[in-house]
Amino acid sequence: MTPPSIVKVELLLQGGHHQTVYLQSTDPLLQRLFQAVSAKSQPPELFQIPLQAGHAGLCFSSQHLVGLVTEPPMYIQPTFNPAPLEVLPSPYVQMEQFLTAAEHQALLQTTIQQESAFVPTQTTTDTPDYRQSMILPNLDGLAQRVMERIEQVLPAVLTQLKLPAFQASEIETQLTSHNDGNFYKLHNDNGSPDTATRELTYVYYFYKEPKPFSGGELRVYDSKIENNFYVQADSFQTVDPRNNSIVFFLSRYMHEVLPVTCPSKQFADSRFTINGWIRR
Ligand SMILES: O=C(O)CCC(=O)C(=O)O
Ligand SMILES: [Fe+2]
Repeated sequence: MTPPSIVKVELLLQGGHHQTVYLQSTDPLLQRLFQAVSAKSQPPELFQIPLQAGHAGLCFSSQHLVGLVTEPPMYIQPTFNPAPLEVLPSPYVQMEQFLTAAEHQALLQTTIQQESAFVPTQTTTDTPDYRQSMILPNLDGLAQRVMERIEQVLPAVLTQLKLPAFQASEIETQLTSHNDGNFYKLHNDNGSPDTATRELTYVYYFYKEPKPFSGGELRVYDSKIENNFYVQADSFQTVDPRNNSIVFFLSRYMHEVLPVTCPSKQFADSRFTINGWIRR
């Protein structure tokens, strides 16, 4: 350990005032002064420093300490004292009985007939074990009724989510199936350059009755801002994927699909979705 030495410290105060004091390098006052400069003490700290061998005193608030000039030079690691992170809620809208019973039934039957055309899903990052489900690559008008209904309800959805109206440049759509053990781990839907203009995510759920699977809930996480990025908070909403309902939420929200349990393992008993993204 190096022995303490005398440090010449020039205090730079607001308004252009300055005062020089001499302190031992080990004096806790020196540490407090550096802290006041680097991390603006809350509440403000009052400094009282004896001058002229105690014949005078300098008194100032940490709020008015602008900087320190030291001889020899002394530098400290900046300490950040960030404000507690605020949790931003992630609202969603769920609409029930989105299609008529006949439309729902027709969609389900046509989808089940397409079983052999389904292929395993991939993620944009291709991380293994991140997503397990099947997708129908060619929809061939299958999703048309859902798309028409989305266009009808979109103004009301934006109002409910307290979002300003925007001109949708494109509505993307896909048809997926989740069977026994399938899932989609935590992700957002607009985190890559080619997905960045996705504003709203929608998921329409349809399946056979009585419900042939359990699990498969959609979990939507609240957000907080960390280093200028939206990241997920610890809190979340769990959305029940109710038959013939549709869910809308902001594509930037972190969300996941919890594992599905489908005892029969039959394709026809899957949790089906027509889901996609509305781009601004
Ligand atoms: O199936 C769901 O509930 C959500 C699917 C999803 O998050 C996605 O495909 O990006
Ligand atoms: Fe997603």
